[in-house]
Amino acid sequence: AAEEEVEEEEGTDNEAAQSITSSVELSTSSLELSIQTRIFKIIVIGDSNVGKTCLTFRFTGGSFPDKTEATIGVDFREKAVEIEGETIKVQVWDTAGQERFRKSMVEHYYRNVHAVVFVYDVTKMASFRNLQTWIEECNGHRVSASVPRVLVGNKCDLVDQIQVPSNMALKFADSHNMLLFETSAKDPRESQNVDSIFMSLACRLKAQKSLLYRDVEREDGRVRLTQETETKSNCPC
Ligand SMILES: Nc1nc2c(ncn2[C@@H]2O[C@H](COP(=O)(O)OP(=O)(O)OP(=O)(O)O)[C@@H](O)[C@H]2O)c(=O)[nH]1
Repeated sequence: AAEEEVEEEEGTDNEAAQSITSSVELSTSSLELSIQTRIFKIIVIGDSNVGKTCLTFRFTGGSFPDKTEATIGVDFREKAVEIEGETIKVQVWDTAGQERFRKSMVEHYYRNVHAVVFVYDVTKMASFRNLQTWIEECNGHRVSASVPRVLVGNKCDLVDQIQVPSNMALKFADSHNMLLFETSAKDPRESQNVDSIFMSLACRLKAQKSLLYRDVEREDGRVRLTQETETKSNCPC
Protein backbone atom coordinates (compact mmCIF):
# COMPACT_ATOMS: atom_id res chain seq x y z
CA ALA A 1 0.00 0.00 0.00
CA ALA A 2 2.91 2.35 0.89
CA GLU A 3 4.54 1.70 -2.55
CA GLU A 4 1.27 2.48 -4.29
CA GLU A 5 1.07 5.79 -2.40
CA VAL A 6 4.60 6.75 -3.53
CA GLU A 7 3.72 5.87 -7.15
CA GLU A 8 0.60 8.01 -6.92
CA GLU A 9 2.62 10.94 -5.57
CA GLU A 10 5.21 10.52 -8.36
CA GLY A 11 2.36 10.52 -10.89
CA THR A 12 1.12 13.84 -9.51
CA ASP A 13 4.62 15.37 -9.69
CA ASN A 14 5.00 14.19 -13.30
CA GLU A 15 1.69 15.75 -14.25
CA ALA A 16 2.73 19.02 -12.64
CA ALA A 17 6.08 18.94 -14.45
CA GLN A 18 4.30 18.23 -17.72
CA SER A 19 1.93 21.13 -17.29
CA ILE A 20 4.85 23.49 -16.53
CA THR A 21 6.65 22.28 -19.68
CA SER A 22 3.60 22.81 -21.86
CA SER A 23 2.97 26.29 -20.47
CA VAL A 24 6.61 27.18 -21.22
CA GLU A 25 6.20 25.77 -24.74
CA LEU A 26 3.01 27.80 -25.18
CA SER A 27 4.74 31.02 -24.14
CA THR A 28 7.71 30.31 -26.42
CA SER A 29 5.47 29.65 -29.40
CA SER A 30 3.44 32.83 -28.81
CA LEU A 31 6.73 34.71 -28.61
CA GLU A 32 7.95 33.17 -31.90
CA LEU A 33 4.60 33.86 -33.52
CA SER A 34 4.71 37.53 -32.50
CA ILE A 35 8.25 37.91 -33.82
CA GLN A 36 7.37 36.29 -37.12
CA THR A 37 4.30 38.26 -38.03
CA ARG A 38 5.48 41.71 -38.97
CA ILE A 39 3.02 43.21 -41.46
CA PHE A 40 3.98 45.70 -44.18
CA LYS A 41 1.06 47.68 -45.56
CA ILE A 42 1.55 48.60 -49.23
CA ILE A 43 -1.12 50.57 -51.11
CA VAL A 44 -1.61 50.47 -54.88
CA ILE A 45 -2.84 53.74 -56.40
CA GLY A 46 -3.71 54.95 -59.92
CA ASP A 47 -6.44 55.55 -62.50
CA SER A 48 -9.27 53.10 -62.96
CA ASN A 49 -8.50 50.26 -65.40
CA VAL A 50 -4.70 50.54 -65.29
CA GLY A 51 -4.45 47.02 -63.83
CA LYS A 52 -4.03 47.53 -60.07
CA THR A 53 -6.20 44.52 -59.23
CA CYS A 54 -4.40 42.32 -61.77
CA LEU A 55 -0.95 43.30 -60.47
CA THR A 56 -1.86 42.58 -56.85
CA PHE A 57 -3.49 39.32 -57.92
CA ARG A 58 -0.38 38.31 -59.88
CA PHE A 59 1.84 38.97 -56.85
CA THR A 60 -0.34 37.40 -54.15
CA GLY A 61 -2.02 34.63 -56.16
CA GLY A 62 0.58 33.97 -58.88
CA SER A 63 -1.87 34.28 -61.78
CA PHE A 64 -3.81 36.71 -63.98
CA PRO A 65 -7.51 36.88 -63.10
CA ASP A 66 -9.90 35.73 -65.86
CA LYS A 67 -12.19 38.62 -65.21
CA THR A 68 -12.11 41.71 -62.97
CA GLU A 69 -14.66 44.27 -61.94
CA ALA A 70 -14.05 47.84 -60.84
CA THR A 71 -12.78 47.80 -57.26
CA ILE A 72 -15.23 49.30 -54.78
CA GLY A 73 -13.55 50.87 -51.77
CA VAL A 74 -10.60 48.53 -51.26
CA ASP A 75 -9.59 44.89 -51.62
CA PHE A 76 -6.98 43.36 -49.33
CA ARG A 77 -4.62 40.64 -50.42
CA GLU A 78 -1.81 39.20 -48.33
CA LYS A 79 1.27 37.18 -49.04
CA ALA A 80 3.81 35.82 -46.58
CA VAL A 81 7.36 36.26 -47.86
CA GLU A 82 10.68 35.25 -46.36
CA ILE A 83 13.50 37.78 -46.23
CA GLU A 84 16.80 36.86 -44.60
CA GLY A 85 15.13 34.10 -42.58
CA GLU A 86 12.27 36.27 -41.35
CA THR A 87 8.68 35.65 -42.42
CA ILE A 88 6.91 38.91 -43.22
CA LYS A 89 3.31 39.44 -44.23
CA VAL A 90 3.00 41.80 -47.19
CA GLN A 91 -0.49 43.25 -47.03
CA VAL A 92 -1.45 44.79 -50.37
CA TRP A 93 -4.29 47.30 -50.43
CA ASP A 94 -5.80 47.33 -53.93
CA THR A 95 -7.62 50.67 -54.02
CA ALA A 96 -10.46 51.84 -56.26
CA GLY A 97 -9.44 54.06 -59.18
CA GLN A 98 -12.93 55.49 -59.70
CA GLU A 99 -13.60 58.55 -57.60
CA ARG A 100 -17.17 57.48 -56.71
CA PHE A 101 -15.87 54.16 -55.26
CA ARG A 102 -13.06 55.65 -53.18
CA LYS A 103 -14.47 58.80 -51.58
CA SER A 104 -15.28 57.42 -48.13
CA MET A 105 -12.19 55.20 -47.96
CA VAL A 106 -9.32 57.53 -48.82
CA GLU A 107 -8.38 58.28 -45.21
CA HIS A 108 -8.10 54.55 -44.51
CA TYR A 109 -5.85 53.90 -47.51
CA TYR A 110 -3.16 56.24 -46.29
CA ARG A 111 -3.35 55.57 -42.57
CA ASN A 112 -0.15 53.85 -41.30
CA VAL A 113 0.96 53.04 -44.82
CA HIS A 114 4.49 51.63 -45.18
CA ALA A 115 4.95 51.96 -48.97
CA VAL A 116 3.09 53.23 -52.05
CA VAL A 117 2.90 51.77 -55.58
CA PHE A 118 1.72 54.24 -58.27
CA VAL A 119 0.42 52.54 -61.42
CA TYR A 120 -0.24 53.87 -64.93
CA ASP A 121 -1.16 52.10 -68.15
CA VAL A 122 1.61 52.32 -70.79
CA THR A 123 -1.08 52.36 -73.52
CA LYS A 124 -2.94 55.35 -71.99
CA MET A 125 -1.12 58.67 -71.83
CA ALA A 126 -3.94 60.13 -69.67
CA SER A 127 -3.21 57.60 -66.92
CA PHE A 128 0.44 58.76 -66.93
CA ARG A 129 -0.49 62.46 -66.88
CA ASN A 130 -2.83 61.83 -63.94
CA LEU A 131 0.04 60.50 -61.80
CA GLN A 132 0.71 64.05 -60.63
CA THR A 133 -2.80 64.17 -59.13
CA TRP A 134 -2.29 60.81 -57.38
CA ILE A 135 1.02 61.99 -55.92
CA GLU A 136 -0.63 65.19 -54.68
CA GLU A 137 -3.41 63.17 -53.04
CA CYS A 138 -0.79 60.99 -51.33
CA ASN A 139 1.20 64.01 -50.12
CA GLY A 140 -2.02 65.66 -48.97
CA HIS A 141 -2.61 62.77 -46.58
CA ARG A 142 0.59 63.41 -44.64
CA VAL A 143 2.43 60.39 -46.03
CA SER A 144 6.00 60.96 -44.90
CA ALA A 145 8.70 61.50 -47.52
CA SER A 146 10.54 58.54 -45.97
CA VAL A 147 7.75 56.15 -47.05
CA PRO A 148 9.18 54.36 -50.13
CA ARG A 149 7.30 54.83 -53.43
CA VAL A 150 7.65 53.06 -56.77
CA LEU A 151 6.21 53.72 -60.21
CA VAL A 152 4.75 50.91 -62.34
CA GLY A 153 3.93 51.11 -66.05
CA ASN A 154 1.57 48.19 -66.68
CA LYS A 155 0.31 46.41 -69.86
CA CYS A 156 3.71 46.24 -71.58
CA ASP A 157 2.47 43.12 -73.41
CA LEU A 158 0.43 45.44 -75.68
CA VAL A 159 3.59 46.40 -77.56
CA ASP A 160 1.79 47.90 -80.59
CA GLN A 161 -0.26 50.28 -78.46
CA ILE A 162 2.37 51.86 -76.22
CA GLN A 163 1.85 55.61 -75.78
CA VAL A 164 4.17 56.37 -72.86
CA PRO A 165 7.84 56.16 -73.88
CA SER A 166 10.20 54.61 -71.33
CA ASN A 167 12.50 57.64 -71.22
CA MET A 168 9.57 59.93 -70.35
CA ALA A 169 8.49 57.60 -67.52
CA LEU A 170 12.06 57.27 -66.28
CA LYS A 171 12.49 61.05 -66.14
CA PHE A 172 9.27 61.37 -64.16
CA ALA A 173 10.27 58.56 -61.77
CA ASP A 174 13.71 60.12 -61.21
CA SER A 175 12.25 63.53 -60.51
CA HIS A 176 10.04 61.98 -57.80
CA ASN A 177 12.76 59.78 -56.35
CA MET A 178 10.99 56.58 -57.39
CA LEU A 179 12.15 53.35 -59.02
CA LEU A 180 10.40 52.57 -62.32
CA PHE A 181 9.08 49.10 -63.25
CA GLU A 182 7.64 48.55 -66.73
CA THR A 183 5.80 45.26 -66.75
CA SER A 184 2.67 43.28 -67.51
CA ALA A 185 0.33 41.63 -65.04
CA LYS A 186 -0.98 39.54 -67.95
CA ASP A 187 2.22 38.12 -69.43
CA PRO A 188 3.32 35.10 -67.33
CA ARG A 189 6.96 35.72 -68.35
CA GLU A 190 6.73 38.99 -66.40
CA SER A 191 5.59 37.39 -63.17
CA GLN A 192 9.04 37.61 -61.56
CA ASN A 193 9.21 41.27 -62.48
CA VAL A 194 5.83 41.86 -60.83
CA ASP A 195 7.05 40.04 -57.70
CA SER A 196 10.15 42.22 -57.61
CA ILE A 197 7.99 45.38 -57.35
CA PHE A 198 6.65 44.25 -53.99
CA MET A 199 9.75 42.37 -52.87
CA SER A 200 12.02 45.36 -53.43
CA LEU A 201 9.72 47.40 -51.20
CA ALA A 202 9.54 44.68 -48.56
CA CYS A 203 13.35 44.44 -48.53
CA ARG A 204 13.69 48.19 -48.13
CA LEU A 205 11.17 48.21 -45.31
CA LYS A 206 12.84 45.33 -43.54
CA ALA A 207 16.18 47.11 -43.76
CA GLN A 208 14.66 50.33 -42.41
CA LYS A 209 12.64 48.81 -39.62
CA SER A 210 14.60 46.39 -37.59
CA LEU A 211 12.76 45.40 -34.46
CA LEU A 212 14.09 46.06 -31.02
CA TYR A 213 12.07 44.07 -28.55
CA ARG A 214 12.41 46.17 -25.43
CA ASP A 215 9.77 44.93 -23.10
CA VAL A 216 8.31 41.52 -22.76
CA GLU A 217 5.23 41.82 -20.64
CA ARG A 218 3.21 39.01 -19.24
CA GLU A 219 -0.51 39.50 -19.03
CA ASP A 220 -2.75 36.63 -17.92
CA GLY A 221 0.04 34.20 -18.77
CA ARG A 222 0.32 35.50 -22.33
CA VAL A 223 3.39 37.17 -23.75
CA ARG A 224 3.03 40.62 -25.27
CA LEU A 225 5.86 42.30 -27.14
CA THR A 226 6.52 45.99 -27.42
CA GLN A 227 8.34 46.87 -30.60
CA GLU A 228 10.50 49.81 -31.60
CA THR A 229 12.24 50.62 -34.81
CA GLU A 230 15.79 51.44 -35.67
CA THR A 231 17.37 52.42 -38.98
CA LYS A 232 19.71 49.92 -40.67
CA SER A 233 20.87 49.50 -44.25
CA ASN A 234 21.35 45.78 -44.80
CA CYS A 235 18.83 45.22 -47.63
CA PRO A 236 19.99 42.43 -49.93
CA CYS A 237 17.89 43.68 -52.90
N1 LIG B 1 -3.28 43.42 -71.89
C1 LIG B 1 -3.29 43.59 -70.55
N2 LIG B 1 -4.43 43.83 -69.91
C2 LIG B 1 -4.40 44.01 -68.56
C3 LIG B 1 -3.21 43.96 -67.82
N3 LIG B 1 -3.50 44.19 -66.52
C4 LIG B 1 -4.82 44.38 -66.47
N4 LIG B 1 -5.39 44.26 -67.68
C5 LIG B 1 -6.80 44.42 -68.03
O1 LIG B 1 -7.17 45.77 -67.72
C6 LIG B 1 -8.51 45.80 -67.20
C7 LIG B 1 -8.53 46.51 -65.86
O2 LIG B 1 -7.79 45.75 -64.92
P1 LIG B 1 -7.97 45.94 -63.33
O3 LIG B 1 -6.88 45.21 -62.68
O4 LIG B 1 -9.36 45.58 -62.93
O5 LIG B 1 -7.82 47.52 -63.20
P2 LIG B 1 -7.85 48.44 -61.87
O6 LIG B 1 -6.78 49.44 -62.00
O7 LIG B 1 -7.83 47.58 -60.67
O8 LIG B 1 -9.26 49.17 -62.00
P3 LIG B 1 -10.19 49.82 -60.82
O9 LIG B 1 -10.55 48.73 -59.87
O10 LIG B 1 -11.40 50.37 -61.52
O11 LIG B 1 -9.40 50.91 -60.18
C8 LIG B 1 -8.99 44.36 -67.16
O12 LIG B 1 -9.75 44.10 -68.32
C9 LIG B 1 -7.71 43.52 -67.20
O13 LIG B 1 -7.89 42.26 -67.78
C10 LIG B 1 -1.98 43.70 -68.53
O14 LIG B 1 -0.88 43.64 -67.99
N5 LIG B 1 -2.08 43.55 -69.90
